[in-house]
Amino acid sequence: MLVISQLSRSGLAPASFSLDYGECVAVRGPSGAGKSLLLRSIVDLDPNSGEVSLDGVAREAMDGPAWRRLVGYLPAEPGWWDDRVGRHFSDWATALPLVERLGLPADAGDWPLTRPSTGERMRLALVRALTQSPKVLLLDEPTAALDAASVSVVEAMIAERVRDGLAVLWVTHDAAQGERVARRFLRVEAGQVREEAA
Ligand SMILES: Nc1ncnc2c1ncn2[C@@H]1O[C@H](COP(=O)(O)OP(=O)(O)OP(=O)(O)O)[C@@H](O)[C@H]1O
Repeated sequence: MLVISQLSRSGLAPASFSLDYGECVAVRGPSGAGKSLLLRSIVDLDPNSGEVSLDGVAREAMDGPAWRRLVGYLPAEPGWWDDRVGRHFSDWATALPLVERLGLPADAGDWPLTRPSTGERMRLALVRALTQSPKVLLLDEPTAALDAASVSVVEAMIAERVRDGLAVLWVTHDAAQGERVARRFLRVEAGQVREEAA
């Protein structure tokens, strides 16, 4: 279980909630409310205060890379650092079934990074996040740039992982998507995070 206690940073009031394994919680709220700040604070990308623990182990007990292997994060604009798509994956062969299920060709690993479209980058970044086998996955509008067919595949893929025990926080502006993917909801408004009824 991921437990967050009084987590805060500039732009985010102290937030406390927990997330169980096998649970997907939708995070909703207006643009600029602090949803991305919340996710970034959980993965410890910016200075923040408060307590975050996984299975009773404090985040501070491990180094940043170890924490981010357990708590994966798919930003709204994923970062890339090499000139070929495949070099961003520790093992392209492991990624391939997910890549193909998401409608990308097997040779996408050889693509220069200048080639993938916004939606293709998002799907590739999702595969990268999933193949790292996190225990918790934080998704920031993962389907914003995708067509309806790809949205369905992503939702199905995440639902399978959740059934297998993955814990997910899913930021979405799409009310219908929130209802499809989650039973529990967090609302972020002006930096305040609270539980919200469905
Ligand atoms: N590093 C920063 N320092 C100060 N303020 C920031 C920083 N990063 C973002 N902000 C501000 O904090 C507020 C919340 O930003 P955030 O990106 O979390 O919004 P959001 O809820 O994810 O919005 P959207 O739905 O548009 O993605 C915004 O007003 C933003 O300008």
